[in-house]
Amino acid sequence: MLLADKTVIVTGASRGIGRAAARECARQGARVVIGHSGSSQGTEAAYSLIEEIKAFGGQAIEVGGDAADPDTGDKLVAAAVQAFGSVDVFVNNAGICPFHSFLDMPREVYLKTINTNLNGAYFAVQAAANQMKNQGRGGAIIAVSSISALVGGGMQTHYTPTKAGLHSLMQSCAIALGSYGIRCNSVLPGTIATDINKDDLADEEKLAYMTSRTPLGRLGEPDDVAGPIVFLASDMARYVTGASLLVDGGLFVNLQ
Ligand SMILES: NC(=O)C1=CN([C@@H]2O[C@H](COP(=O)(O)OP(=O)(O)OC[C@H]3O[C@@H](n4cnc5c(N)ncnc54)[C@H](OP(=O)(O)O)[C@@H]3O)[C@@H](O)[C@H]2O)C=CC1
Ligand SMILES: C[C@H](O)[C@@H]1OC(=O)[C@H](O)[C@@H]1O
Repeated sequence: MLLADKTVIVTGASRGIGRAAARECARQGARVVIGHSGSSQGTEAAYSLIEEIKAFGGQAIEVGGDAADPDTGDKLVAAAVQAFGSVDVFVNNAGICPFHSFLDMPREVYLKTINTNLNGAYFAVQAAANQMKNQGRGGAIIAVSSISALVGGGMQTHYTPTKAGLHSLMQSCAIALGSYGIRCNSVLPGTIATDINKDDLADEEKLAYMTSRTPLGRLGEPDDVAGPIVFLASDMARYVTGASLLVDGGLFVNLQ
């Protein structure tokens, strides 16, 4: 098992990519902290994941808290230490993408997106890194960034900067934290079918277009991203830091 004896925190783990990542981490032997928004739906989904994990003999707890709140990272770390005694891996995954045009972008939509996806993440990564530093045995931090860190989206002008920001944060943190043995990397998913893009991809033309642009011939599934996250979290990636891994079925390189 790739993550035996490690404690892994995954934010936004009640659904989608985070849920698949948390489940796979548990399958690989990790004790898992399932972060979610704290809404009743999020809480219910988190408890159902705990049951799934327990069913195969794994261990997990859930912690609700708004990813936009700078204190949520401290809360996740404190819960991990209380329940499991350590934090070895932190996966910053929680995020939102309310599609909206640029010229009439409401300030509250812009600010909520930046605060949820990037500002809260900064302090959560800081909280996890301080815990890892105090433990004195290194660790791994993984940001779920996006292909959108590298390319734009006309309805995502508030979102793509957050993904570029996370990508850049991991590069800088790799330098800031390398001397503590803390590795920092990002995964860059392409289009993965989850709740975040359910409405956007309900448009059959858009769905067909995104699928046709993907050399592997299909959209991604949350489980497609879980493996690369586990790899970066594990000691198999012990000399990998400051890296970013596209997980996009070839979408990014498909010019013609
Ligand atoms: N799907 C895709 O195509 C791609 C997604 N990504 C990124 O992957 C990450 C996960 O997205 P995905 O799985 O698709 O999305 P989902 O909508 O399926 O899941 C989002 C998760 O984030 C949590 N979340 C949302 N808002 C908050 C908040 N304010 N505070 C705490 N938790 C919150 C949700 O918790 P709750 O259940 O409590 O609401 C849920 O667990 C995002 O960062 C996204 O940008 C990157 C590239 C492509
Ligand atoms: C939500 C979008 O479908 C998704 O988010 C990303 O980061 C990808 O680039 C897709 O656009």
